[in-house]
Formats: sequence, structure tokens, C-alpha cells
Amino acid sequence: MITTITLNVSVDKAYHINETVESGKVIRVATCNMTAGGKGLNVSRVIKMCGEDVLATGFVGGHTGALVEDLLQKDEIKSKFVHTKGETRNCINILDQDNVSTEFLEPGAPVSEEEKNLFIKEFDEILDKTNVVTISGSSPQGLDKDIYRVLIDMVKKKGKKVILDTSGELLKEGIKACPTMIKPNSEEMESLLGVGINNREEIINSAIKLHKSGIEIVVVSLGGEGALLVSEDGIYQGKPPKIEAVNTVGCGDSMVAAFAVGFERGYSPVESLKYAVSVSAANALTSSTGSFIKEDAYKIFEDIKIIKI
Ligand SMILES: Nc1ncnc2c1ncn2[C@@H]1O[C@H](COP(=O)(O)OP(=O)(O)OP(=O)(O)O)[C@@H](O)[C@H]1O
Ligand SMILES: O=P(O)(O)OC[C@@]1(O)O[C@H](CO)[C@@H](O)[C@@H]1O
Repeated sequence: MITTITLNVSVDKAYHINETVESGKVIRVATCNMTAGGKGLNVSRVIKMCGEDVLATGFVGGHTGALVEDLLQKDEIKSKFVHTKGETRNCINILDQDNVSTEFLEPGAPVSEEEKNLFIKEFDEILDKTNVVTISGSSPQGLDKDIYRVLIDMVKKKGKKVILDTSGELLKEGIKACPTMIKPNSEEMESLLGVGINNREEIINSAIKLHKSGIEIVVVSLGGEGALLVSEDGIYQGKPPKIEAVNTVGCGDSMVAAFAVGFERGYSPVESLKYAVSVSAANALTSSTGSFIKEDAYKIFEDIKIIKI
């Protein structure tokens, strides 16, 4: 089983509008898609769509939290959340007439010390039934910046695999525990290493540096250019064919989901790269966040170029 951790759950609303976003204007929404969000719940949905068993964990609270549990149940995704006194947040993604995305991300309601300790206790028990863990996104107020380091240490002590996909201080602290895999984009890697990254060579060198620091697999996501993978098997780029992207929100999460599925199925890093590029590119073809159509992924898979560097 794959377990996903989403400490900062949200109800995501994708607003489709037939104009451009301008401040000071009243904008009527044409259609609205509502999904269980926070990066880790997008990961959970995509893992389920790939056909693997998944358990979603983290914190939920109040009416919005209950709605998230409901949305997951409708998608037949198992969950075991710690219930908080604070209300779960909302995140809004406005997609304009040209599919340009503008996101508003609310902060998460505070998590108390008691709620955190309960999560750690329950997670320790869940780990015994889990092969792969994904940790994604921001953290709510009330948790220390080393929370992911603590969780990764727990996973690694039990000999399981763990993917960390976050940014800023959480990523800086988290990599001290050497997760099995990280998936920064180029900006996240710049902030992590404190260097400017301006070209392909600098992306490759930065990824190699992170791999050498003890992270088994470093995947750098490159948007429409696919992703770069550094592991002990070598350095590879997975390049998707050119597609007409509709909504790229959740592409990074889809990539993490597909790598978790690859770990669960025992794929090699390069096999996982090809699979993950096809699933994440297929996500860009659907308007719903963290979702893909299998036929799209199959078609894209056939046209992916794997380039050895
Ligand atoms: N326009 C696109 N065309 C084809 N594939 C895409 C496109 N955008 C994203 N992808 C696929 O999705 C993956 C992740 O996208 P991206 O690089 O935007 O991730 P990210 O910046 O980490 O995203 P996020 O903010 O969702 O975490 C890419 O590596 C690629 O495989
Ligand atoms: O606050 P987090 O969890 O870091 O990010 C939340 C979020 O922006 O990430 C997802 C896209 O990756 C969206 O579905 C969601 O709204």
C-alpha cells in the first residue's frame, strides 16, 4: 500500500471564467470544479487512478474537513485523518479564457501539539502496512519546520521508501533525513541550494549535488520539457510530445503519484520516469486538478523520448 501525507488539506475550487483576471472587476464564474486538495490529496487521487491501493493521511477539521472526507469517499480513496479543532482551508484556482491560472492559497488552521502527537502515533502504526510514503505540500500553522524530517526518519527506520515534495524551509529541513526521492522544480532547487540556476547545465549540476548529498533519486520537473532524473543508474531526461495543456495545476503531484506507483510496482528509476512523464503530461490535458484520462497517458507514453545525458 502507498500512504500519502497531506498536513495542509484544502477544498480546491477551480473557477473557469470567460475573461481575464483584473483587479477591481466583478467576475462571474462560468463553471466550478471542486476537489479534495492540498498537494498530497491530488497525489492520492492519481495513485488511485493508476490502480494502486492508497491511504490518505493528515489533518482535517470542521465542515470543510468533512467535505474533504466525503469527496475522497466518492473517489473510493481510503483515509485516516486526525480531526482538528481548526477548520480546513479552501484554495482557489482561477482559469481564464486562455487557460492562464491564478491561484489563491489560504493558510491552514493551526494544529495543536496534542493533534500533532496523535498524528505521529497513528502514522507509526500505519507504516507497518505501507511500502511507500509520499509527503507533499505546505504545512499548517502550529507545526515546526522540521516536521517532515521527523516523519522521514520514522519511514526510513522501518525500511520503507519516501518521496518528499515541498519547498522552502520544509524542504531544507526535510532533506537532512535523506528521503528516497525529491521532486523540486528549478526555482525550488535555486532556493534550496542558494544559487541561481539559469540553464540546463546548472540544473543538471544542482541535481547531481543533491543526489551526492545522499538522496537516492532526484527528479527535477521541467514543465513542458518533461523531467530530469539523477540516480545511481545515471542521468536521464524524459521528454513528452508537444501537447495543448488545459490545466497544469497538479502536474507535479501527478508526477509524484506515478513515481510512488513505480516504487510500489518495482519499476527501475528510468521506467518510473517514463511512466511519470506520461501521467503528469496527461494531467495537463484535463481541466480537473490531479486527474488524467488513461488513454491520454497511453498515447503520450508511446511518444516520450528518454534521453541519456
Ligand atoms: N505543458 C506541459 N506539457 C507536457 N507535460 C507537462 C506540461 N506541464 C507539465 N507537464 C508534466 O508535468 C510534470 C510536472 O510539471 P511542472 O514541471 O509544472 O511541475 P511543478 O512545477 O513541480 O508543478 P507543481 O507546481 O504542480 O508542483 C512535468 O515534469 C511534465 O512531465
Ligand atoms: O499548500 P500546498 O499544499 O503546498 O499547495 C496547495 C495547492 O496549490 O497545490 C496543489 C497543486 O499542486 C493545488 O491543488 C493546491 O491548491
